[in-house]
Amino acid sequence: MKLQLALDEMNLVDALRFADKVAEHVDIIEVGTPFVMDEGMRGVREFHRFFPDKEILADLKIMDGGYLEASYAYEAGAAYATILGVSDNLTIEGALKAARDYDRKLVVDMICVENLPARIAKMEEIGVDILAVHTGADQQAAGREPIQDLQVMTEHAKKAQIAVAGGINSKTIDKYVALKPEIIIVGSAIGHADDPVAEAKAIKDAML
Ligand SMILES: O=C([C@H](O)CO)[C@H](O)[C@H](O)COP(=O)(O)O
Repeated sequence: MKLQLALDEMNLVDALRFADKVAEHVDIIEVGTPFVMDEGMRGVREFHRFFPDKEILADLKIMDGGYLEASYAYEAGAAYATILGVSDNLTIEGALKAARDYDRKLVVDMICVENLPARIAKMEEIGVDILAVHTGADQQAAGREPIQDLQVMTEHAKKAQIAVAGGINSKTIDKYVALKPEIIIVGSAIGHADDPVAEAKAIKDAML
């Protein structure tokens, strides 16, 4: 089980310094969507350069132009790029072709997918690598968390690896670990912690 640190709200220099502090507890470093919007692929390239031993994820949340946009992430050194599960199947197939051409992985973010079982089946038919259950920041603010969608995901996903994100922290980690996803994604709990190293360690320790 891997811990993915999501870096969403920092500039490049602060994010590199922050990641360096918590890196020993983290397996995948996510260059988050707001970060990518701010810094572009430079953020992905710099993280790949500074952390050659870590896997880098570019959280592009691709919606169109699957092959081209995923290629940007892989060219910059990302091991993973993300695409939205609500995208057209052609877009997902294009991004998956890019993943195969670069020998990298494609993560489908299932945020806002209404019929999760049907979309999981379609994504597995297309052959995507990883399906990510995701309760977004706006949904979290309305009191939602990803545990029920993770239960649906673990019941229906037969081939793809599973990731989960959405406000997970050291107090809630155990119920997510119990469902055995391959990747647990944590952003604000570590990023906003008084002691980020202790929070990252507590989360990683719960996964061991
Ligand atoms: O993907 C994310 C969100 O949409 C902002 O881009 C976050 O990286 C992801 O949800 C993890 O962050 P937390 O929910 O704060 O743990």
